[in-house]
Amino acid sequence: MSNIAQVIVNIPARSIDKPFSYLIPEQLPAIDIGWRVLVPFGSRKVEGFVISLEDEPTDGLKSILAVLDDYPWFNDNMLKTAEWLSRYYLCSPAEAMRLFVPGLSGIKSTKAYQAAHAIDCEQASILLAAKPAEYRTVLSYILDHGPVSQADLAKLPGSIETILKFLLQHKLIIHTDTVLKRGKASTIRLINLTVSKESAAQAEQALPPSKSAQRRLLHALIQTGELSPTELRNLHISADTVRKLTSQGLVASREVQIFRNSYNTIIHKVDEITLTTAQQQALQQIGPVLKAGIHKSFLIHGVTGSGKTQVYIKAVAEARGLNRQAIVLVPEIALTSQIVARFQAAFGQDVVVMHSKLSVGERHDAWRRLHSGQAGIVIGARSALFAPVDNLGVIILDEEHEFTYKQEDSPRYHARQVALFRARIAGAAVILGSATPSVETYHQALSGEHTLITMDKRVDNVPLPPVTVVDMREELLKGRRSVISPALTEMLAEALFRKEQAVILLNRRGYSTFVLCRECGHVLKCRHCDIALVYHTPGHSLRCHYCQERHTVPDTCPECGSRYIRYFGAGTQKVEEALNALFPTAKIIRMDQDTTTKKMAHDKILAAFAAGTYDILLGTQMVAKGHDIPNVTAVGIISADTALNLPDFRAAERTFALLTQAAGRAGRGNKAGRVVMQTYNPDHYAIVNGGMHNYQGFYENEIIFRRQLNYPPYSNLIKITVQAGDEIQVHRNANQLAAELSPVSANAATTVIGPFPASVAKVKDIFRVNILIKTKDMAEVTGHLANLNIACRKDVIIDIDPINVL
Ligand SMILES: Nc1ncnc2c1ncn2[C@@H]1O[C@H](COP(=O)(O)OP(=O)(O)OP(=O)(O)O)[C@@H](O)[C@H]1O
Ligand SMILES: [Zn+2]
Repeated sequence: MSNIAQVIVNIPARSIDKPFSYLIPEQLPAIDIGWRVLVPFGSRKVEGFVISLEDEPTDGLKSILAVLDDYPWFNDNMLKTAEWLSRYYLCSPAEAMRLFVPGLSGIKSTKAYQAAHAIDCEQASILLAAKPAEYRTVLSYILDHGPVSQADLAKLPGSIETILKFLLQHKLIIHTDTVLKRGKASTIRLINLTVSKESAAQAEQALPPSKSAQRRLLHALIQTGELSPTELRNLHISADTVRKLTSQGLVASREVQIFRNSYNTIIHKVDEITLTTAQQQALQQIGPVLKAGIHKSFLIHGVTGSGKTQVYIKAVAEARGLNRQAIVLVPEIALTSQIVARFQAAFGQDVVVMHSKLSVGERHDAWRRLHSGQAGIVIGARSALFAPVDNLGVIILDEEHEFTYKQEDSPRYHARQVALFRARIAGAAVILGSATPSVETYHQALSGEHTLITMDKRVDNVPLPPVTVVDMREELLKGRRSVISPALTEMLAEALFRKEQAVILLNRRGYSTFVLCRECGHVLKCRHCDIALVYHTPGHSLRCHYCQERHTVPDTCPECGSRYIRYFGAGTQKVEEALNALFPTAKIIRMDQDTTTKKMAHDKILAAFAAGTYDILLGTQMVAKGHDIPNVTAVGIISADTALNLPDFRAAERTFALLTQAAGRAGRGNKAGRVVMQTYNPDHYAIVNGGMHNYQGFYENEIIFRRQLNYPPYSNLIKITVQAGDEIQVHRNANQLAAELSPVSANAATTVIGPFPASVAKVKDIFRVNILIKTKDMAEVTGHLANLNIACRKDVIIDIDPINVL
């Protein structure tokens, strides 16, 4: 019998990357690999994950204190995925494993104080005699109340910090941890009969009329079989009545778990729809793979409105029919309630929705429903990937090109990569879907890594909307300075006249995107960040979009004192103003980060717009995501170029995807759609092909550029960011690190670029310098990086396969 457990302690410190050995106490025999336990760690009690068992001499080892669940939290698939994650993304094992725990930690521990075990009261009173009375008050409070938190003690008079320090120093009190398990299952007691209905009826008859409550309870139980606490309350039956009948052996209770169900959307039943030929063909390829239970990945490249969601639903139904579970990932749950609603309509209670607004308790309940097999489908943003499913059949990534699939904190994983790994070891299928697949994924599909499924027509052969490209340089030559061109105005006027709806995209929030002194050219920048301030109309203020600090608008230029301060670059607020001026009777709603800070704000705006409460939906990229609103016939893109000129190798890809997705919102129902796209770069291939919904055309241009410059998919990237509060120091550290990387660049398959300042060189007073590694030999490079121990450094960020290289 093994008596030692190797435990990963759930502390996100990157320097702790090894398991610790703990003794398994005799009274906890069930502990095995995958269990969550409570262990002592230093002076604290922390959550730990058992990763292996051993037999070893037990001298001096501390014991596991408790188990946190009554089953192993991690199955083999979850353990292997965590291990791979930590290796591939160079994060600590704890950082990888805690992704699988709702809220990242299964316990909540607070510091507390309690009386020392061997406190000598006489000696204490001598010690405290010379001290103010508050000292004695605090000590007796602790003596009376047992472990108390500092927050509790703060209510007492006196300078509590000083008093506690004194009491600790003289060993009158000690520190402890009080540990609470998070997300405890909620249970209720149901009351039922222990005898047959006939005997219960006889007993009811035999009771004297004075015992009316007991008679009522028996009567109700004969009729319904079982009563919940709420029903008992409604019948005015007290606990005492229940106890009396229990003692007579007539009724008993049982405890059942209840699940907090927080995604209380109304479930609409859908009519069975006939699949289109393209949908059928897609499923003919996916079905056999699910049946065979083998791992295979698919890329569904389907134009906007081709009916990809229906393919996902049928594939999930197929997996469920085989009793296997499904994980469905969407880029942002707040923006995708339509797809959630479609899944709920199709599968009802079998669906668990992971919403970022769920409490930790609700997340635990969701996890338990999946673990216990009460639900078989989880739908959510990237964190749903870590659901405890035992019998994985399929993972779906809708809009697989979206950058929100990449986590931007450690561990900086990409959901697509993790999904492919998890599915491979589970023998499950992966379905990636998009109208604008990422260049990497499409390249992989062409080279046979994923089976490519093309759906090149909209449902019912509805045509894709024609796009009019407006050259804003010509507009300027004609003396037109408005943010809204005549072509766009005309399209909007027509749509409004026909009582149809319009979507307007401008991917910049605020009113003016920068403020400049006409006299000396000085651009107003944030004090803490190396970035231009954005002018916002509410409150007439300048805001930093990086640190959120607000500044008042100066009357004169801080550099030269001139009064010629002018505003440039239009944001959504300015466009809203222009639209209001053009169409005073139209009802316009703006959706951007500034209007969606409240809970469910996205949902509310989209639902109101879909219901026809508004005529025009205006906003940032949020308005371009998978919405399917049949009455939207006009889409206007104010500036197609916002992302195009960024010095990022994905600028064209970002631009093309955003334009195509936005254009794809128009004309999805039985009314024809139209799109107007305003640009200063009408000849750029991202814009030309975006205007024709032509993914292949875009891809063929883009892939040449990627090959020439050896960017992904022809290489892998690793971005290393060095940070420091001091500008000279940060460069010194970065140069030193670059020197340490010399063994990495020795390989001909690898190039090290930099160090160079990040494009926003300072954020919140921290300077950032990047080193970029391009390699065809990822394993070798990450091996070196692991040896150099860079991942442990607090001032260094390693980003494997970065989405943002700036
Ligand atoms: N077989 C079908 N018969 C009739 N209508 C269908 C069928 N399949 C899908 N639809 C409808 O077609 C519309 C478009 O489908 P869906 O939203 O799945 O497209 P999509 O491919 O996900 O598009 P996008 O990439 O733009 O999000 C929806 O309103 C959907 O209800
Ligand atoms: Zn700032």
